[in-house]
Amino acid sequence: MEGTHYFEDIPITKQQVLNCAYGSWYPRYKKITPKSHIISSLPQSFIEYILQDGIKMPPEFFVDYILEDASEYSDWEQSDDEQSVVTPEARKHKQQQRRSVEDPTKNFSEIHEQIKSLIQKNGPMLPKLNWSAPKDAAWILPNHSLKCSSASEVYLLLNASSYIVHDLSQSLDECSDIDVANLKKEHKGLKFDLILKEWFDINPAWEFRCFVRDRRIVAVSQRDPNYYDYLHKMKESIKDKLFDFFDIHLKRTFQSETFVFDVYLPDKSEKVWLIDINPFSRTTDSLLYSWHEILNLDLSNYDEDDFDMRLVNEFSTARFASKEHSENYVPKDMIDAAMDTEKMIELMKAYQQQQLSDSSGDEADE
Ligand SMILES: Nc1ncnc2c1ncn2[C@@H]1O[C@H](COP(=O)(O)OP(=O)(O)OP(=O)(O)O)[C@@H](O)[C@H]1O
Repeated sequence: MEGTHYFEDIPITKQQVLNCAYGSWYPRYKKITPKSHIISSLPQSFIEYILQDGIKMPPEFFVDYILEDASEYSDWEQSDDEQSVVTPEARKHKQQQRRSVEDPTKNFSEIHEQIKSLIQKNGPMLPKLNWSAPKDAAWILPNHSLKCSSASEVYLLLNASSYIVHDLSQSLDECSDIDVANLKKEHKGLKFDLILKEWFDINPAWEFRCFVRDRRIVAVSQRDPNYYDYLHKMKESIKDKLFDFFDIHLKRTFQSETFVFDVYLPDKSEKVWLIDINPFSRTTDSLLYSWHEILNLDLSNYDEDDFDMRLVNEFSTARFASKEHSENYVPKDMIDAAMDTEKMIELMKAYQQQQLSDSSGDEADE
């Protein structure tokens, strides 16, 4: 029936997902990627800390944040039997002693020191795990961004993000070559890395997501949901830059034939930066397209070096559909679904699959 969408499978293998892990491709593409530091093979103690309920912070967090703020109030926390005025320094010391008893970093002290020293030497960092950055948790930092100037800020973001939990516990869920019954075991065998990307100020207008199928760019979408009129005037030259970048650096060298990559084109510069590589699957946001559209693009009218490209239009509803960090208020897939029938079908199907795997998991546990 015309206008009816059907849910198409996008088969993806475990190896394709692993190829997109930051630590797997960064060494090869170091020269075209903004400088990053990789803390490999995180110990179980660190992963448990990130996955635990609640957020337990190291002692320096209380000194740097809470007591700095509170020091303006000289009678703060003074008990009835403490009649003398406690100096801020004495209070800091006392509080530090109290907190150190339950320092959550004691089980991964080496990594804690590594994070602190990397930030001290190289400045603020954006943290992420193998596949995801904690974009949904930006609200938790005072600057409402992913810019971390201390190890405590890294922990706050990682602990508060459900994208990070997804990386740690569901990253292989879409793999067509893993039996549902083996998923838990496969996950247990994964190794996780902490990626610290040196922070630089990005102009979001110049971020693009490129969808590659069988070693050919099929579609490109603007990443930021806002309208920028100047992008429309430069569309052809942007396409040329993206094609050249892909052709020179990724087309023949990336381990998978089908994948999604994100780039940044700094203003007035010829340089194109690789920001990330993602699996070609529904776990990756299809932005201004639906996955159905990407899978069914007719490229017969395009030259080999040409592809479809979408920018946000002046009156596009996309900016409302994916308001920045809207995932903090309502799950993003629900917002997408409310704006797009095909995404609604994808969402229902995903919920159905989730229910199925939950119930088969329950059965296996019994
Ligand atoms: N080094 C950096 N400095 C500052 N901002 C950055 C840096 N790297 C990435 N960003 C910003 O953070 C955003 C998310 O980064 P990244 O693509 O690595 O995370 P992600 O979780 O994989 O995102 P997605 O889920 O959309 O694929 C980028 O769109 C970019 O705006």
